[in-house]
Amino acid sequence: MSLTRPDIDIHPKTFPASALKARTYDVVVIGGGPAGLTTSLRIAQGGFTALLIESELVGGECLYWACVPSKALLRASEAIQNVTSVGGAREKLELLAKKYGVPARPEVDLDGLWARRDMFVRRWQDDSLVNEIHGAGVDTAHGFGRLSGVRKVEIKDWHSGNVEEVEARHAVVIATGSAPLIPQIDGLENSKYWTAREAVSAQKVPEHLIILGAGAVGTEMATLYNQIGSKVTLIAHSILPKVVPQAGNMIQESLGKAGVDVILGLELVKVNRTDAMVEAVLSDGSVVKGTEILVATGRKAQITGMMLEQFGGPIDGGWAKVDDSMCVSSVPEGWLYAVGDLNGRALMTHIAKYQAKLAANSIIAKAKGTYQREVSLNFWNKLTAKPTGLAIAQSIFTDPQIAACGLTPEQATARGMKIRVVSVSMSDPGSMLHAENYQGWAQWVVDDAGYLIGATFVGRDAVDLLQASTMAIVGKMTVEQIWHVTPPFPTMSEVYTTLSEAVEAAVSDVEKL
Ligand SMILES: Cc1cc2nc3c(=O)[nH]c(=O)nc-3n(C[C@H](O)[C@H](O)[C@H](O)COP(=O)(O)OP(=O)(O)OC[C@H]3O[C@@H](n4cnc5c(N)ncnc54)[C@H](O)[C@@H]3O)c2cc1C
Ligand SMILES: NC(=O)c1ccc[n+]([C@@H]2O[C@H](COP(=O)([O-])OP(=O)(O)OC[C@H]3O[C@@H](n4cnc5c(N)ncnc54)[C@H](O)[C@@H]3O)[C@@H](O)[C@H]2O)c1
Repeated sequence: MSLTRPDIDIHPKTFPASALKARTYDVVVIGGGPAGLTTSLRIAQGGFTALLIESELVGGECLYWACVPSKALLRASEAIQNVTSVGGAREKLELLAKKYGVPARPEVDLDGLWARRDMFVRRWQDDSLVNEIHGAGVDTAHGFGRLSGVRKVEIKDWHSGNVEEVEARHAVVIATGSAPLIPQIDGLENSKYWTAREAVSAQKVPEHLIILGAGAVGTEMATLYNQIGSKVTLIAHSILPKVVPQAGNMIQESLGKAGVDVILGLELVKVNRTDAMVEAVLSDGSVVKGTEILVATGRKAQITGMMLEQFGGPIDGGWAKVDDSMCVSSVPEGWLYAVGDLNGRALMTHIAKYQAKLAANSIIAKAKGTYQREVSLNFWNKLTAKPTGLAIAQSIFTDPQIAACGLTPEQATARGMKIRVVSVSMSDPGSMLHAENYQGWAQWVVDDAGYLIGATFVGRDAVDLLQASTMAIVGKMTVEQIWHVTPPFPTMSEVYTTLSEAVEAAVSDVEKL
């Protein structure tokens, strides 16, 4: 991908394919993000040989340009907010602020912030990570991988242009991730727009950042840049449309209160760029003038040039269609797998890793001839994704944070399900002790048989509340069972009691009989 920092070498000359010890491996994996890394490591752990091919840096988008740098950057402001919202700590800071004539709410120190981010992204160098995975028994090659035949892969070296071919005995796994989806807007292409890569690898704070799109990337980056001193304008159709509307509304309100200009309902129709300025022309003729523009309008599968379509896979831009073992079912003989963002099932790192484990286990089980038996004997086999994948969990690191899993009320209703929805504010002792005037909100969706099918938590430090609900959904627990699971006092988990009691109160006397 282009448009990144020129001082970062995204195509290192180390580990060329020409230096590979072998030309045949049990499994060849293309793409070294969380999905490809996890697949190849598990294949090696299972006693099979694996080659991992990476066109840029082993570690992928997640490690260098997405989850890790964004969360490393967002954490500093959260930490300051935590300190300033607790009596005792806050007063001390106020005293020190008076003494030294500095703001009572300390600002993030930018040098420290960039240094923290650079440390977490390993300074955009993958040598140590590659050495670690070599130690775990996985071979690697830097270069662009593409299918060249049945179970065959070509690796093109970025520097020499040389091509090496390798073969897989059992399977080829593609894990090439996703790339930003850039809308066709007059002037945008030549506007030196930022993608998430520029936003998370920045070394200075733009004076005025315009952000297009308010999904997870747009809202997290609006939160971050507002906190570290940019004027931010967020142009979107709606705020976080994939979560429940109440959560989106809370983020819209908090961004507005923090000083972010949120513009909803207008289209960006034209972008004019000069050296210092970027002008965003909106559909009502109004103009927003900024210094950078970040495009955060979604992702598309990264399969250009992979030759996937030659083998019966999807065409460019489409997501790879896979079965529940992540096998590209349209390809005869089941030798091709697609894991992670590329299959579009859910674009998140934990899901990429889950899918990678399923794919690797399936390849090994098929090679050993045990796949069919394991799948038919044990529903909880580790070879196929479960329907409880409905409980896919996501945490969004806005302020307040949002954590959600399962179905929203709208999704459940659209499926024709009869549901009960309870919403509560998080005002129990645990939350109040966590921070003064803690503002939190939680919602459960329960089906007509009493099973928990959806959960959302919104609040500061709320992301870690989710996992218990995810487990309850996957484990098919009823709200009656959950009622008996008492959270320790005083913790933020007490919201589980509040939710249980809200369900209890909502059930009519007739239903109780
Ligand atoms: C700003 C941002 C923040 C995010 N934050 C979170 C978060 O907090 N939590 C979360 O769960 N998810 C988050 N995500 C999503 C997460 O980054 C992805 O879901 C995850 O990276 C997917 O992993 P993957 O292995 O499928 O793909 P990737 O991480 O994209 O890795 C794919 C790799 O394949 C390589 N590749 C591509 N084509 C070829 C080829 N032909 N040959 C060889 N190599 C190739 C690429 O160079 C890349 O290294 C975030 C995304 C963004 C953009
Ligand atoms: N914390 C996390 O887990 C996290 C953080 C960031 C990203 N991610 C993942 O990365 C993926 C990509 O995130 P994203 O935010 O780029 O995509 P997204 O699909 O979540 O959001 C993009 C938003 O842009 C809007 N949009 C599209 N075209 C537009 C236009 N022309 N004008 C205005 N708005 C427009 C869409 O309606 C959508 O709401 C997501 O699927 C998410 O799962 C996860």
